[in-house]
Amino acid sequence: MIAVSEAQKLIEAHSLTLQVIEVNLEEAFGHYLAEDLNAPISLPSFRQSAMDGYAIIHSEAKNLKITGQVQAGDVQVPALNPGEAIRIFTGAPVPELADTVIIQEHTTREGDNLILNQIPAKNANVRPVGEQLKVGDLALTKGHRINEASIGFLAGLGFTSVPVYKKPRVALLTTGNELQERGAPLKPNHIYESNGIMLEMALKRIGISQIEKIKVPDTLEATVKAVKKTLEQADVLLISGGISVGDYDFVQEALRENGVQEHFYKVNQKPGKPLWFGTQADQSVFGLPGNPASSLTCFYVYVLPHLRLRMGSKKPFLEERKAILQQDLRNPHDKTLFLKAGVDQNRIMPFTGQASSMLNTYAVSNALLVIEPHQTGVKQGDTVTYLDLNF
Ligand SMILES: Nc1nc2c(c(=O)[nH]1)N[C@H]1C(S)=C(S)[C@@H](COP(=O)(O)OP(=O)(O)OC[C@H]3O[C@@H](n4cnc5c(N)ncnc54)[C@H](O)[C@@H]3O)O[C@H]1N2
Ligand code: MOO
Repeated sequence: MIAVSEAQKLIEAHSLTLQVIEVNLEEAFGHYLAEDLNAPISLPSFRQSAMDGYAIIHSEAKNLKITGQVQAGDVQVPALNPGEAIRIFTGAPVPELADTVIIQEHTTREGDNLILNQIPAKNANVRPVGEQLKVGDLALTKGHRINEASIGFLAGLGFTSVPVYKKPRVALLTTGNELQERGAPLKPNHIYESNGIMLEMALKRIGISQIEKIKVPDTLEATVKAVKKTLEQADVLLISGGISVGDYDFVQEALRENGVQEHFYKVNQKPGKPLWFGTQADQSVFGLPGNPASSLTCFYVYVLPHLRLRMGSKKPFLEERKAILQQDLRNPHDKTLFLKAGVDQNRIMPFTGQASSMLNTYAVSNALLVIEPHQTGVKQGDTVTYLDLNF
């Protein structure tokens, strides 16, 4: 049995990034950049008016004659001479000699005469070339996760495609004869299968959509076959259940028979002790404990960072934060505890109902309270560490 920190180190050591591909901007969402991107143009690329008003020469800011107008998108820009003003609109190119735009609310127009009721600061409302970014500047760095703001930014720079790391294809195997699909009354002594859809949604939340779901009955033959088949396709295998020591837990043996190399089995934690991790060439396999809360905790603490690393993330682990504990806690068994908890402001309260079979408390948790093995007794009012589940 290894410590949580050792298990996380082993995960990091075996999380090679996937292939680099060039994707259209539309498909880049949720991917991590595989290279630094430099700006191919300046933003803005011409001097731009930030407001609707009049372009003027600041040193000439007195009553002026309006001699023309310029609109956003105009290719021809009227010339401005001393003593003159040009009617201008937001986004329009600022005439060459103009250095300032006075907003129309601060003027009175009488025919072609413009009366300035307030004098703006010099350079007011003129966006200089490269104000946001100059051509050649670093726009986004390798490892950046592309979100809607990044897509908008890159589109504004004229990018049509970007180099990113591939996202993993994941196979999700659920083992267990007791598992029943939803949609029919529960058969005697069966349970509705829930880890499959839960892990599928957790994968989708981090941007992974190529997910193959397979149900595996509790026989060695079926487990060996399912592992073999999914290893032909997937980059990452997640297997739920069947990883413990019971007579019908065949996952370890099936992985061994398929030549998957074990990096660790069993972590000194609760829940999720019987976690298995291994690789075969550049494919990785997690044997997740079947208890639903154990499965999800192992996902957050190990699988999610592994997948993020493979996708090119530089900050793969869930954020660790601090909060003030609202009750006393005991941890007598020298284990790391991950407790389902609610954080409000900087106060954290673990929920009643921590068993690894229970999702009722997980469903309303926004934090995983982390109690280290040496923290045998933690007191109300102590500052504690938690993992932020709002990611
Ligand atoms: N003698 C021992 N028994 C067990 C130990 C141990 O150290 N010695 N460890 C316990 C711990 S801790 C855990 S966690 C579980 C892990 O067991 P498995 O990974 O083999 O999982 P299963 O036995 O298949 O299932 C456990 C539990 O979870 C339910 N389950 C399984 N899959 C699903 C699913 N897809 N959706 C919903 N629920 C699922 C299953 O019905 C069982 O109740 O082992 C302990 N035993
Ligand atoms: O470690 Mo198990 O995951 O506690 O129930």
